[in-house]
Amino acid sequence: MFSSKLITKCNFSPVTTTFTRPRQSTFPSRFYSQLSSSSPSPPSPPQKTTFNRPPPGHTSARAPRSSTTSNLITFLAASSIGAAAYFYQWNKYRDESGVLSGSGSGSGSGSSKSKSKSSSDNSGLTIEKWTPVLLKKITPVSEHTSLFDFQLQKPCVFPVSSAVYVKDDEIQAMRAYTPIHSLEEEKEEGQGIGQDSFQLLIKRYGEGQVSRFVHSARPGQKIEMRGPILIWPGSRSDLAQWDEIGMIAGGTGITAMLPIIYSALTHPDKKIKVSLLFAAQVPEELYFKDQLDQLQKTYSNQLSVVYTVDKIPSSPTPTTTAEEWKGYVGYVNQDMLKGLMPTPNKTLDAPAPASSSPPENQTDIGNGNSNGNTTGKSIVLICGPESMVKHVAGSRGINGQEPVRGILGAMGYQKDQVFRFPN
Ligand SMILES: Cc1cc2nc3c(=O)[nH]c(=O)nc-3n(C[C@H](O)[C@H](O)[C@H](O)COP(=O)(O)OP(=O)(O)OC[C@H]3O[C@@H](n4cnc5c(N)ncnc54)[C@H](O)[C@@H]3O)c2cc1C
Repeated sequence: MFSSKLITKCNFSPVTTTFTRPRQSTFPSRFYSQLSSSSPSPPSPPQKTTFNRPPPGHTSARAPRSSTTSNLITFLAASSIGAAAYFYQWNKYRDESGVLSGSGSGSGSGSSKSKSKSSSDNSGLTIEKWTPVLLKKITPVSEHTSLFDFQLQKPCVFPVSSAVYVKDDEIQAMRAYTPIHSLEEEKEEGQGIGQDSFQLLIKRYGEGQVSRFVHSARPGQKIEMRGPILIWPGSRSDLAQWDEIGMIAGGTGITAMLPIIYSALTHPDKKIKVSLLFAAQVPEELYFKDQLDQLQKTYSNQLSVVYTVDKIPSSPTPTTTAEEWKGYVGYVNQDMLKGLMPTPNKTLDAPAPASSSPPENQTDIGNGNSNGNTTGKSIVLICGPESMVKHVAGSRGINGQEPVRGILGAMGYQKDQVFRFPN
């Protein structure tokens, strides 16, 4: 698990114009207008560039270098169109929200953050062009996942719910990753702080092009990035419209939830309740669990976190044994969600099955009624691997506006109460 200092440096952001997590996804742009009429317009949906995948069975650390001319042309065209579209949206958001990239001194050293909030000078990282960013440090956190520390030449502001694009230059493939935010910075200044260093938590996929590329990089190397890009309008003013936010995160999907959790818990105007079901394959992949447990203690009236894992490995040397594990074991199901998530807005025709008690040592903070749910305005956010998102809420579908299906659909949630992050 992470030590607390691992997340004390950054602010972060999500993604852009031409890619996605593993599989194709579509961005629910209409949802933005439902969130708040005063919310910034959404950026273009993140989509994934699909170039030459490695053949099945290919396991080398680097992706094959087999890009074609047509791939390159497609990539350049998609990048230009996407960047132009996003740049417009970003400027609009920046102007409306007052979030500005720091002008910074360009020191390029240390991990200090600039508190410049007044300059529109566009920082060490921009959406307009690829910028080589120095990889400073790699910290393994589980078998397949590491935390990567990057150093910018000038500070940049990473809004809540934003991402950056990372490019493997040789094969012209890029993917979105979510910079890690820190509670301290959210508490201190909301999202107005520029910072010249940040971290990405990246899981390496056996056949994954960009994740293998980043995992094969070494400190001192520069990696091209672009961003930040808004994924969901989770700024403090946006968050104020919710009384309760439910979250279902899978694996590295927690990176998108963390800044929203921090921002909601430290909101200056209201006490927003947050409930999180965090699912992972094994306990070691419940990233930031220590911080989440600590947050639960500090904000016991606002935050409730429940964990589930696919399995507790019995060998070779699991860090958590079955006897020690206090969470659920198994895929996300209704029993885990009932009493934890906000109540569905729409009443079911037939009553849902009764929920079981939460596992030992997991808190039910009693969010309002006897089910632990509130009746205030609420939303449920889902971020994780596509298979998990589909299982929990059905696929996002075109424009992300597909009706809610899966477990949440069976529980009576409607699409205006559910947001599926692109993956
Ligand atoms: C907004 C956003 C934020 C994100 N934030 C993060 C984050 O913080 N951390 C993080 O780790 N990820 C994050 N992602 C996911 C990330 O963008 C990538 O999708 C992910 O790293 C996989 O990319 P890849 O190029 O390595 O894999 P891809 O090449 O896209 O492959 C994806 C999957 O398909 C499999 N595959 C590839 N080729 C084949 C083949 N020929 N046969 C069979 N299987 C194959 C791979 O093994 C892998 O499982 C985010 C995504 C989005 C949209």
